[in-house]
Amino acid sequence: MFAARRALTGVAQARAFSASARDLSKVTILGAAGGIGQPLSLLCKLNPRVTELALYDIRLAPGVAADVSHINTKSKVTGYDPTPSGLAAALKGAEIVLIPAGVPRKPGMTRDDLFNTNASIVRDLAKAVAESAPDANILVISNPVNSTVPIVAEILKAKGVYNPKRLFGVTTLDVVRASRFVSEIKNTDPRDENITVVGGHSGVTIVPLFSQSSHPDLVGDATLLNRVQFGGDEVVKAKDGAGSATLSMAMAGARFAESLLKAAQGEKGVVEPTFVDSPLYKDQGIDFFASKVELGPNGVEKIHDVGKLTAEEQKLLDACLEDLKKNIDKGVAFVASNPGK
Ligand SMILES: NC(=O)C1=CN([C@@H]2O[C@H](COP(=O)(O)OP(=O)(O)OC[C@H]3O[C@@H](n4cnc5c(N)ncnc54)[C@H](O)[C@@H]3O)[C@@H](O)[C@H]2O)C=CC1
Ligand SMILES: O=C([O-])CC(=O)C(=O)O
Repeated sequence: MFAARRALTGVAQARAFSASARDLSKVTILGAAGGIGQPLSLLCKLNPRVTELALYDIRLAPGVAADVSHINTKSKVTGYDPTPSGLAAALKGAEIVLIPAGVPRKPGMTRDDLFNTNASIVRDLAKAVAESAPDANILVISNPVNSTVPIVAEILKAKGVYNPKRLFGVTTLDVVRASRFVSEIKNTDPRDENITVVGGHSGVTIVPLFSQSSHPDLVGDATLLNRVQFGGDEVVKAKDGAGSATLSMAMAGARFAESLLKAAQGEKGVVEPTFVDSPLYKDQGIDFFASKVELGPNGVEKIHDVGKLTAEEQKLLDACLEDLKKNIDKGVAFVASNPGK
């Protein structure tokens, strides 16, 4: 079905999406039994746009699937065995593949400290996606996102199936946090707060642009800036060795998947911040950047630039770009010297 959709064009395509969307959306979660994977599976099961949910992990996916499958919504849930054929079957026909597989941080670690373990996990899963679901939208959650997204891109390129419009690093949690933290300061409803966050997903690469919000006075609030840039650390510390954000991340991942499904089903004006193959800073050798992205039936529809910045925000962006380049280059170099089997 999904392949047939690709053959349609223009208006016909948009109509087909809205008319028949409900019997089309298979969502696959790789790492489904983990701290993020389980609540993410739950939220996807509750989403009526998801008609088939495929759960894969190196442990426990059939158990999680059996549990989630008892929820009385219509979608079919299947848990797959941790074998190459199980992985291939989980992926076949997927419209969206969410990847939260990999290890989380412990106190004292940076996201980059996860690179050695997670780079090869993501590389190998990307190969499976390239082989079994080359047309899927791929949503990378595994850290360090600034490096794992380029890893996936390199693998897809090597397999000849790279579509930059369908690869996304999930940075939604940064925006979710920013809106919540601002609402706490301003005593507002976080749903009404729309804070643009650009750059990447770690430390100083996370750049909130308060000048573009309804609270430009928050530019220069160092405590708030630190909380947005290091919100993940707050959770890592509080969990005290038992991992990092899982529940808020599941919500953020489910929100991003929902936005993609809405856009695929013909809804216009769906905009999410996300880390994508972006033209914005390619002249500086930076191939990926998170900014507001309009989503459509083909994935990325339009990449917004960062807009007008204050001098202070420009400084933050400069620091971001410096780190981001290193993180991206590290991912690309990893695949070049560790292509895997
Ligand atoms: N993008 C973001 O905003 C965020 C990203 N994360 C990242 O998400 C990742 C997962 O975090 P948690 O769910 O808390 O970790 P977790 O350890 O609870 O779960 C990870 C799951 O991945 C599975 N896994 C490991 N290797 C696998 C493979 N080759 N194939 C399939 N599954 C595999 C494990 O069995 C486990 O069930 C971490 O790298 C973490 O840093 C966490 C929070 C926010
Ligand atoms: O901080 C971490 O390691 C997990 C993460 O990416 C986040 O919570 O933003």
